[in-house]
Amino acid sequence: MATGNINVSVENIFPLIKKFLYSDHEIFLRELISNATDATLKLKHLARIGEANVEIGKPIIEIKANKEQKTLHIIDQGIGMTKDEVEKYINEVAFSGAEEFLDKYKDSDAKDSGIIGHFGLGFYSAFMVANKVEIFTKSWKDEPAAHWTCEGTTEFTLESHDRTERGTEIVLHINDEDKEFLEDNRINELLNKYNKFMPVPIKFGTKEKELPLPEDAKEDEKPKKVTVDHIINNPNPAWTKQPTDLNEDEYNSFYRELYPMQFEEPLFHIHLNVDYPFNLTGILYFPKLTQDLSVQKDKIQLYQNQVFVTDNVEGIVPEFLTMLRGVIDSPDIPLNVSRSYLQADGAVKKISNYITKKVADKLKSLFKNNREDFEKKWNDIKVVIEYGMLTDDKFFEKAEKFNLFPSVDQAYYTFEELEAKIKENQTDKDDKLIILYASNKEEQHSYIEAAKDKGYEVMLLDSPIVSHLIQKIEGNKEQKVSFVRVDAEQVDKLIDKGEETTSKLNDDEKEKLKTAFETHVTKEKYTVQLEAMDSKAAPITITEPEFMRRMKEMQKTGGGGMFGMGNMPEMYNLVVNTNHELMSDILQKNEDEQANLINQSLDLALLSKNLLRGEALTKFVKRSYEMIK
Ligand SMILES: Nc1ncnc2c1ncn2[C@@H]1O[C@H](COP(=O)(O)OP(=O)(O)OP(=O)(O)O)[C@@H](O)[C@H]1O
Repeated sequence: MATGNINVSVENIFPLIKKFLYSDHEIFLRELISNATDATLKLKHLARIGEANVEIGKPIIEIKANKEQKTLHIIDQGIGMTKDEVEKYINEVAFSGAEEFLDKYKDSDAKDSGIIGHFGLGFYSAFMVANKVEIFTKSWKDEPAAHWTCEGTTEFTLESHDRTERGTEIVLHINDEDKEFLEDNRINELLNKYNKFMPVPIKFGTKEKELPLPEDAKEDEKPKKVTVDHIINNPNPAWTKQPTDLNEDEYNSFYRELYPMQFEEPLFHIHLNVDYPFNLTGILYFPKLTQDLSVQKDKIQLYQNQVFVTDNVEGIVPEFLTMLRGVIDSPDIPLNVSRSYLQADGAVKKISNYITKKVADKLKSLFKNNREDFEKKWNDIKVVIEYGMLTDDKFFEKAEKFNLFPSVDQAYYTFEELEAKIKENQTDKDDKLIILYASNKEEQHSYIEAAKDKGYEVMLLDSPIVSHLIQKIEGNKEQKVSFVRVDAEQVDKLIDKGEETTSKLNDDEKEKLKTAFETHVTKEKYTVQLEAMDSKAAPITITEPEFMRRMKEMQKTGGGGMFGMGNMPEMYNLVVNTNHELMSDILQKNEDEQANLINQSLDLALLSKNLLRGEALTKFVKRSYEMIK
């Protein structure tokens, strides 16, 4: 057996970095600005703990592009490096000065200083877009400046330099194929995407600013303009502040800062803030959601120490909450790993659970403290809550206390309240609580009215995933509760209390009536069903059994349902009220007249279910005119 060391040759590393380390070339700027930020924060930290006796002033980071020279410059006023430090931190690939710093100053809470680096690789991402990189750097220590040059090979030069100002300037000689990164527009775009909320001010060019008019200004006096630094970032974004220091307007204006193209105000926000067992801050906003959930471009943004990382929060935020907006900032989310690993990571799971809990708590307190307002917002937030209940059992448990069932008359009930209200009148012969609902007030109007006439409460459940949710609630209540849509049965059977109404027709008449109906309606579409109902109830009702319809709906909205149900043709029950006087009439007519009456009453039933369209509707109108002329 042979053992030995695998030889990793440094020459192989550059091509690897260029190709694979970061799939996105554009992140080089984020990496270099992160280093410049770290350098600034480190110096601030050293000054704060009295180790560096220097005048800090108001350090900024500057980005400059020189199109003629094809160079991009990242300039900071931070800690800088001595020649020895360049040797150590830059020449040793994968040695992180940031990690070393955090370790060295761990007793002075350096981890709270917001330092970003970890891996000691970020700097080399510069070679993804540059064929030559130079570093001009002067440490805060009393040592000469250094100048490092490297052309993307393992060779470098390092010499002293006469630079006197503290800090570092990185100069990238941009490749021809990457010259987009010298364009103002492209640089602005990158800064805006990755660095908009970084903690040190970042200057890119200058801008004109109007000065306020003096108090004694003449009426037509124009304000004076001055040229000022164009600072592209807000170094103190709302999520880094304490909730007690922010008012509603400030939360809303931060929302607009995050999503400048979003004109609608958010419904409410949730401020996240934990430091144990993981670090996480952020603000989530509940937006007004449209029914169409697929159009969702403004997403939750994920930051690490105020550096934008991604707006793909899948795995970190529970799926049902990805419909929210806002930011999450956590240095504890391992991002250089694959998404599937992420989902299995213990810390990430805890983060996801924490977010779910915070959202549930916030909803509960909104419900408790201002129920009226909560009810007003219900229509806009219900999809998130319902989706959450459907996909997350822990959330289901909590949300049962504030999940609302609105009635068609705009009364809102929690499950518990609804149960108490309807128990007496809406329990069937098997002791099951029947919750009646409609999904569309207009289309199911006649059915709703019929149910209300019986003193039943009808809920309005109209969100796209409601069939999945009621299925889950029924299961959760061990089938002691059933949701039944108002058009699932004729009204007397909606809640079967075991009461029988005697039929005015004898068996022979019933048989005749059934045959008459079956001759005149399409068999494939309707199953004729004779029922002895109240004589004042509708003569004909078209119903669609709850189970079939629900399975079909569930399959349409994905998951659940029963295989193949979605493709089944529409099938309805045609419920004929044998006690209605129209039926005795029909029996007395000849065949032609029977056909007329049956078709007319079938069309009326279809009409009241909003199912009469096209040719059938034209025929109906014609026939009706014939009858009244
Ligand atoms: N602008 C700078 N000023 C001072 N030191 C710097 C600067 N840029 C880089 N360094 C030093 O070089 C080291 C290596 O940088 P690099 O970006 O490769 O890694 P990192 O920032 O530690 O980690 P990461 O790979 O996560 O970015 C840094 O830790 C820091 O000590």
